[in-house]
Amino acid sequence: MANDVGLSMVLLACAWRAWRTGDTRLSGWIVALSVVVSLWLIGYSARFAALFWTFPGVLILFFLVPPRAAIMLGLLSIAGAASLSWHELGGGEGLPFFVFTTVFTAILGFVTSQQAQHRIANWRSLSLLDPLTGIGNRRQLEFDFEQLGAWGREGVIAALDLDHFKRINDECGHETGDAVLRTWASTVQAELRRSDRLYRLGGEEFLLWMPDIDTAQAEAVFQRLRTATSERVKVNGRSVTCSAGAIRIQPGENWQQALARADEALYEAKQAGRDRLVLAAG
Ligand SMILES: Nc1nc2c(ncn2[C@@H]2O[C@H](COP(=O)(O)OP(=O)(O)OP(=O)(O)O)[C@@H](O)[C@H]2O)c(=O)[nH]1
Repeated sequence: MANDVGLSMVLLACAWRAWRTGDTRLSGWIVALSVVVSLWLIGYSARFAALFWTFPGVLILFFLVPPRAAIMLGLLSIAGAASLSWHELGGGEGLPFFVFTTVFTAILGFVTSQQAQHRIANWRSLSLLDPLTGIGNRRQLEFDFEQLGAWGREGVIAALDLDHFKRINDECGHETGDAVLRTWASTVQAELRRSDRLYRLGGEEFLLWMPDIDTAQAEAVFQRLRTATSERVKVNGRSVTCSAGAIRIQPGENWQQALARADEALYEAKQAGRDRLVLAAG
C-alpha cells in the first residue's frame, strides 16, 4: 500500500513537472527508475504479480529514456522479476518463456518508440524548416524564442536581404533565383558560430540572431558575410550583393519588435545604395 501511494505521488509529480516545464527528460528518467524499483518491490512482496507487471514495464521504458538506457533498465527489470519470482516460474522451468516474451515486448517498445521519434522528427522538419534552404522558418524562430525564454541574453539581430533579387528572377528565371537563395543561405551559415541562428522569414527576407555579441563584432561578421557572398554567390559570373540592418536586442523586447527595428535599419541600408550594413543606434 505504502509503495503504491509513493509511486502514485512520484508519477503525479513527474507528470505535473513535464506539463509545466515542457521538459520530459528528467521526468522520464525518474519514472523509468521508478518502474524498475517498483518491479523489484512487487517481486519482493507479491512475487507472482511482478511477472505480469514486467511486460508493461519494459514496454514503457523505451518511451521514457534513450534506447540504451531502456535496454539496461529493461534487463534489470526482467532479471529482478525473474529472480524474485523464481519459485513461481517453476524453479526456472518457465524462465526461457518469461525471458523470450518480455524481450519480445521490449523489442516492440523499441520499434514503436523509434517510429514515433521518426514521425516527430519528420513533422518538425516539415513545419519548422524552410523547404528551399533547409534553415529554420518563422515558426522555428517563434519556437526558439519561446523555448529560450525570450532572447535570454544580450546580442544583435540583423535583417538580411539580397540586393536586386527581383532582377535576378526576371533576367535568369525563378529557378536561378531559387538556386541563389539556397547558395546564399548556406554561404551565410558557413560563416556563423554554432550559437548564431539564421531564419528565412519568407521571400528573400532573412533574420540573423547573434547572441552574446556587440555591435562592433556584428560589423565584423557582416563584413565576412559580405565578402563570402560576393565570392561564392554569382549569377552569370556577376557577384550578388546583400544588405543588412542590425540592432542590439533591448531588454524585454520580443522578436517582432526587434525585427521591426532591424527592418528600418535595412531600409536605410537600401536607401543608402545597398551592399552595406546599417547599425541602428540604441
Ligand atoms: N526565386 C524566388 N524568388 C522569390 C522567392 N520569394 C520571393 N521571391 C522574389 O523576390 C523578389 C523580391 O523583390 P523585391 O522585394 O522588389 O526586392 P529586390 O529586387 O531584391 O530589391 P531590393 O531588396 O530593394 O534590393 C520578388 O521578385 C519575389 O517574387 C522564392 O522563394 N524564390
